Amino acid sequence: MPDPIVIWGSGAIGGTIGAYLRRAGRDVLFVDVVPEHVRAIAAGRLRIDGPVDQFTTGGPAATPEAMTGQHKLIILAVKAHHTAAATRALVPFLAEDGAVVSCQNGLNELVIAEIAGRARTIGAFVNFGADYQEPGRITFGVRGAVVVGELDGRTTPRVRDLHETLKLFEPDAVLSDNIFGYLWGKVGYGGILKSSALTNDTIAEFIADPRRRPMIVALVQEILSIAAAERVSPLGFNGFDPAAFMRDDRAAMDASLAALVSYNSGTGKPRSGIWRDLAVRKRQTDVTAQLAPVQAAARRHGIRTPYVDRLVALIQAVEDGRREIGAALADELGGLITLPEERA
Ligand SMILES: NC(=O)C1=CN([C@@H]2O[C@H](COP(=O)(O)OP(=O)(O)OC[C@H]3O[C@@H](n4cnc5c(N)ncnc54)[C@H](OP(=O)(O)O)[C@@H]3O)[C@@H](O)[C@H]2O)C=CC1
Ligand SMILES: CC(C)(CO)C(=O)C(=O)O
Repeated sequence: MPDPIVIWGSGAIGGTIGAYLRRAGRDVLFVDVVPEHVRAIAAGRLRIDGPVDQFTTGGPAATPEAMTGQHKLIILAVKAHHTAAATRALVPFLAEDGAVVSCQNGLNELVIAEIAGRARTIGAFVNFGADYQEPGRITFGVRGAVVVGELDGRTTPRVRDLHETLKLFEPDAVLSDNIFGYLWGKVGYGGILKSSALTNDTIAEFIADPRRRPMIVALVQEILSIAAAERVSPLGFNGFDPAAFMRDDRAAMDASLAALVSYNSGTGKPRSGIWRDLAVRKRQTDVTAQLAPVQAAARRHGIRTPYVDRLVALIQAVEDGRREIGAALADELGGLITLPEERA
């Protein structure tokens, strides 16, 4: 039997990618910790719905406990706070010459490389939007950038193969020699997405609101200054233009934000996954886990991160039930006054 592509975490992102690969005739093994979801996929009842596409597929599926074998390619698509545990669980099933590919938000490649080894880690960046609705049903809300690249930027046969494979899902998928540029680009744009989750606004409404503009600019610039200190050149996608923020070019930033409003308008995923975890699924988000390596990098470079720190604290307050989502939270982030302990 051919070695299947293993999707580890078969929710919104993993389930959508896996469904397309399966429909294209590839061998796929779906892995997830939700037994009802695994059963639905194994019974051929993985439904992709929404404005982008509608089809039903399925195939071999297992919980991590039922895994066997050694596999060459494992696509990891769990939330960032589950990355370390999931990577430790998948390593016994990863071939010596295999690779884990992180289709996630954040800098998870750093965590994966620590556990699976740098040579067995390939980077990826995804900006399409999808929502896990219930076992066996995922809404594919909007197409978005998909990029893959080796961590050291080389074009290896395995990353070329992976690029061809991902093109079965996203025909415009990019093979990059600067995957960390895309990942940091998404961390910058992710600052906007995360702060929008403090409110019930759609992403488009939030970005279009002039009251949010100074905060958005300050937060994105704060994040991208850390990327620059890390000697990474952040790259743009789907309307986000990190160079505009890094140059502090007012007209170019306005153009980028207008493009983001346009990209996020009228899609089948109007709000972020973070908002959905807080408001719909009522569960912990992965904001703290996504931003911890960003804060750590800032500390290494002596960069203060008042906006990022306050954003994390506000999201945690909602997670803990101490605060409710609403405009007041975004006002609080936007009205940020540098506290004495945050200075110097
Ligand atoms: N959804 C989106 O539109 C986008 C998401 N992303 C990123 O993609 C990544 C995946 O997000 P998304 O697909 O939305 O998340 P989902 O919660 O929809 O899917 C993740 C799935 O993995 C399961 N899981 C958790 N821990 C493990 C484990 N140890 N082993 C196997 N499965 C596990 C989850 O179960 P359980 O729910 O019980 O935890 C869930 O079913 C995140 O980093 C996210 O930020 C990036 C771009 C867009
Ligand atoms: C909004 C989206 C889908 C990017 O387009 C995203 O990355 C998220 O929900 O976390």
